[in-house]
Amino acid sequence: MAAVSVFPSPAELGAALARSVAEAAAEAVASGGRFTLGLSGGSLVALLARELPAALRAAPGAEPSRWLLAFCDERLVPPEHPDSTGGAYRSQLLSQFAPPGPRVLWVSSGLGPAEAARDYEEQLRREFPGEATPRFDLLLLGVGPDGHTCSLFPGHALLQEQNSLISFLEDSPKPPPRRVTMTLPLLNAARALLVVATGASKAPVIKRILEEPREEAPSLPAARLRPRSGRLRWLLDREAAEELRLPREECP
Ligand SMILES: O=C1O[C@H](COP(=O)(O)O)[C@@H](O)[C@H](O)[C@H]1O
Repeated sequence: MAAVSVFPSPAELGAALARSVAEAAAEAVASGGRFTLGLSGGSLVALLARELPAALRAAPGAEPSRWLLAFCDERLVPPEHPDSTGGAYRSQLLSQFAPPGPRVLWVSSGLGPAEAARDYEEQLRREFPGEATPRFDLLLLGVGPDGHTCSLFPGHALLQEQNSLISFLEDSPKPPPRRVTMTLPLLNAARALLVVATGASKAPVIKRILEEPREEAPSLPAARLRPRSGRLRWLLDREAAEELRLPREECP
C-alpha cells in the first residue's frame, strides 16, 4: 500500500522532498558507505535545484561525495539541448555542489538508442556487482498527465520488458522521441520510490492511479510501480490531489 502525502503547494512539497533525500542519504552512507540515487527529469529538476542544497547543509551526514547518481530516464539529445535531463541537472543542481560532488553515471548521447541503453545497463551493472537486479537506495520519479513515469508510456511495448534493466524507445509520444529508460523490474527492485506530482492537470490521472481497483497489470505505467520489498510514497500538492478521496497525510 502506497503512502500518500499532500502539501499546500510545490514549495512545501519541494522542501519535504529535499529533506527526505538528505535523510535517506545520511542513513545509507552511515550503513553502507554510499548512497545510490536515481533522478527523473521534467519538473523534478527545478524542485531539487531549489531545495536540495539547503537540505544538505542541514544534514551533514548526507555527504554528497559518497553518492552515486543515475538517471531514471534520459532524452537522447546533446547535453547542451534544453530537453537533456543530464544537462539540466548539471547546470541547475550539480553546479551547486562543492567538489568533490556526487559521482554521476551519464547516458551517452553520442550513441544510437540501442547502444546507449546497452552502454547504460553495463555502467549500472559494474556499479552493483553481484546483484542480478540492482537495488537503488532511492529513485525519484515523476508522472505525466497521461500516467507515464520515466519514459514508460501507456500502451507501449516497453511495459512488458522483463529482462533488461535499461531499455530504449524511438517513438516517445512526448517529444523528444528517442529516449532510454529504466524498466519496471529495475524500478520495482529499489529500496524506496518517491513519486512526485504537482498541478491540477495531473489530478484526474492521480485519482485513476491511486483509487482505481488494483488490477494485475494496470494500463497506466505509474500504477505499475509496486516495489517488491521497498517503500512507495507519493508526494502531491493540493492541486494534484484534489480529486482523491483515499486517506492521506496532510502536511503543513
Ligand atoms: O518526459 C518526462 O516526463 C516525466 C514527467 O515530467 P513532469 O515535468 O510532468 O514532472 C519525467 O518524470 C521524466 O523523467 C521525463 O523524461
